[in-house]
Amino acid sequence: MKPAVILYKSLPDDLRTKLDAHFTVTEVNDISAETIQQHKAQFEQAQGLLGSGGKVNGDLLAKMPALRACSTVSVGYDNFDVEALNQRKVLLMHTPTVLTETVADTMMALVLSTARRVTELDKWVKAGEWQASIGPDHFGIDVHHKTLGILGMGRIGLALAQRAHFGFGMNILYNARRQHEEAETRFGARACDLETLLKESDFVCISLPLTEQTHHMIGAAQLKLMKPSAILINAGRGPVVDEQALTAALKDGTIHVAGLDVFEVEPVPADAEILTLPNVVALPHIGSATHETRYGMARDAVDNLIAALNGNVEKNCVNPQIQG
Ligand SMILES: NC(=O)C1=CN([C@@H]2O[C@H](COP(=O)(O)OP(=O)(O)OC[C@H]3O[C@@H](n4cnc5c(N)ncnc54)[C@H](OP(=O)(O)O)[C@@H]3O)[C@@H](O)[C@H]2O)C=CC1
Ligand SMILES: O=CC(=O)O
Repeated sequence: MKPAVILYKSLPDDLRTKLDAHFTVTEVNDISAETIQQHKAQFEQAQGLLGSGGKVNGDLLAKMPALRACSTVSVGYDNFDVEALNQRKVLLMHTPTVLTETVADTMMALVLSTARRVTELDKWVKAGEWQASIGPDHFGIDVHHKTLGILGMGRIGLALAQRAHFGFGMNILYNARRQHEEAETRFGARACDLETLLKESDFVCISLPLTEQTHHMIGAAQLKLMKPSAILINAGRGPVVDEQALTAALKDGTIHVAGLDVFEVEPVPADAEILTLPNVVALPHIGSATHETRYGMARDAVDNLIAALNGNVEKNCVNPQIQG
C-alpha cells in the first residue's frame, strides 16, 4: 500500500501526477484547526506532509501520529518547531539553492527601485504630474560604487554580493556567524561586526533566517547607528526588523528609505502605518516568485518527500542527524 500524504499547496499537474504515483494524497487548503478536524482520519494516517505556510508544531504532531517527514516548499523553516520534529524523529526537508539566484535578483531590484525612486516616480508620471523637466526634487541616489552591507552571508547573501560587486562595483561588508572565504576572495567582501556594518553601509540588506537570535536584530538602537542617507532592504523575514521602530525611523529621517519584501505580519494589514510612508517600497513576499523558480521549488519539494519516505535522503534535509 502507498504511504498516505497530506498536501496543503496546489502543485503543477505533472508534479501532482508524480506525487500520486508514490503516495495516496489528500489535498487540503491549509493546515488550520478546521481542516484538520474535517480530515481527521487522513491526518492521523499521513506519513508525509507537503506544502508551505502554516505552523507545524507539537499540537499538529500530536494529531499526526504516523508522520515521518515534512517537506516545505521554501528554504526558510521558521514556521516549523524543529525541536518537536526531532523528538518525534520526523524529517524536515526544504528547498535551498533552487531559489537563491531569484531571491538575490529581487533584493537587487529593491536596491535599485529604492535608490532611484522607481515605484514612486512611476505613480507620479501616471498621475499626470510630469509637466516639465524634472529637477532635484525627483533625483535619486547612485547605487554603483557605494557600500552594501549584507546581514547573513549564506547562499542568498553570496548571490547578492556577486551582483553588487561585479554588476555595480560596490564595496561589500557582511555580518554572519562565521567567516565566508568565498565572499572575501571572489567579491572582496569584508567581515565586520553589526555595529560597523550599520555605520558604514549605504545599503543594509537582510538575508537572514528568523530565529530566536535574529528576532528584532534590527530595532531602534540599530537604526540609529545607520546613516541618515541609508537604505534598508529586508528580504529575510519580517520579524528580523522591529517594524514599529522602522516606521518611526522612516518618519523622523533616522534612515532614508526601506525596501521590504517581508513584514512582521503577512499579508501586511492594509491599514499598517508603514504602508502609508512615501519612503517605503513594499512587495508581497515575492523573493522567489518567478514561474521558473516556483516550479523548481515544487519539484524539489516533491522529490524531497519521495526521498525522505523511501529512506534515501542525500540533500535538502534540515535535521539529517535524526536518521538511523
Ligand atoms: N523573501 C523571500 O521570498 C525569501 C526569503 N528567504 C529568507 O532568506 C533566508 C536565508 O536563506 P539562505 O541564504 O538560503 O540561507 P543560508 O542558511 O544559506 O544563510 C543564512 C545566513 O544567515 C546567517 N545567520 C544565521 N543566524 C545568524 C545570526 N544570529 N547572526 C548573524 N548571521 C546569522 C548565517 O550565518 P553563517 O553563515 O555564519 O552560519 C548565514 O550566512 C531564509 O531563511 C529565509 O528566511 C529565503 C528565500 C526567499
Ligand atoms: O520565503 C521564502 C522561503 O523560501 O523561505
